[in-house]
Amino acid sequence: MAVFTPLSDAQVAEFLRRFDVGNLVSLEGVAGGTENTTFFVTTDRRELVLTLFEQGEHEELPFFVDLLDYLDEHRLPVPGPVHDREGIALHSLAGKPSLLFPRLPGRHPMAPNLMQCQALGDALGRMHAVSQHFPGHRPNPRDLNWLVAMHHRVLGYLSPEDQALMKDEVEIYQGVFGAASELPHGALHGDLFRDNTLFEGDRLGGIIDFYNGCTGDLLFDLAIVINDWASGPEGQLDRERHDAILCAYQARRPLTDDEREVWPTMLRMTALRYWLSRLLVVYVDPPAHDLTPHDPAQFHTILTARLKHGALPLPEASNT
Ligand SMILES: Nc1ncnc2c1ncn2[C@@H]1O[C@H](COP(=O)(O)OP(=O)(O)O)[C@@H](O)[C@H]1O
Ligand SMILES: N[C@@H](CCOP(=O)(O)O)C(=O)O
Repeated sequence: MAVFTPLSDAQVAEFLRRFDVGNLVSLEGVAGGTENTTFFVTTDRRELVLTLFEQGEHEELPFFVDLLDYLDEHRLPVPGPVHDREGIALHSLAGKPSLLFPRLPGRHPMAPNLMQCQALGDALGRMHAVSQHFPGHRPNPRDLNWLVAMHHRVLGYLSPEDQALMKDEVEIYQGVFGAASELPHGALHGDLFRDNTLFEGDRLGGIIDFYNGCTGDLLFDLAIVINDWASGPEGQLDRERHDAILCAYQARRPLTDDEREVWPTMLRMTALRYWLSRLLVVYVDPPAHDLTPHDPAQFHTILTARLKHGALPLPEASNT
């Protein structure tokens, strides 16, 4: 259920003529997406992905193109947008903004092994090492300001205990992160869950779905990754996966003392970020399309596990 805008072979064949990618052989709608319409496109020369943007702020699309171009130029495993013969990447198709990408190899690792965790930590560390110099700017749309503004909208749907939990946590985050942040800053993926990566065996084929991409605290990105990639069924951290990601990451970008100090709070804040965004989807702003929403309880479990057990000790950069 992700082809919100159907396209004919003839429409796509015509569209492809602007690009130096060969002629259309086949077109396949992708069922797995949730926000945009995605097609796998096969030409007589290569495998491509065509994305039509169904929602979001279309004026922000040039930021995503610039970010993907930049990361691609720095040899990160991302799908660099295909530019047409005149150098333009962003087009309109069936009235929707559209981008063409190379199709990256692999599958989403739902139970990642330690080699996969290491590969992801390495790629994220490399990405953050270069993304600190990315010249673009897009404020993090899910940062502390957003949490402060939006958490009131779900309180009425929560038990008294969970209301207190959410309010107390947001207040703590304001104390820790409220002053002008000194943390290392750069471009973030913003939603680097397992299902936004593709692996061929242990090799990272690519990182996709940069549409939460933004600029902000690099640690925010890393905490999202640890919460998704290294949480067990009860929300507790899996030490081996945690250390595999963090050792590989720090071999590329060691964490600063300031980052180490706020790390336990950042893990909790990014857990609450998803608890809240999922609650908003369930109770306040359900999607127009008939999609099963992600379960908010999963991130409630992760948040309470972080509160109960704290964070694991961070590996030292020199251990790598
Ligand atoms: N460049 C790519 N290479 C290979 N597969 C891709 C690529 N881009 C997207 N996909 C596939 O299409 C699916 C949906 O794409 P995604 O950008 O995540 O859409 P949505 O934002 O709607 O969830 C992904 O889960 C992945 O399986
Ligand atoms: N990966 C997220 C969905 C994207 O977050 P959003 O804040 O842009 O809705 C999830 O698993 O909830």
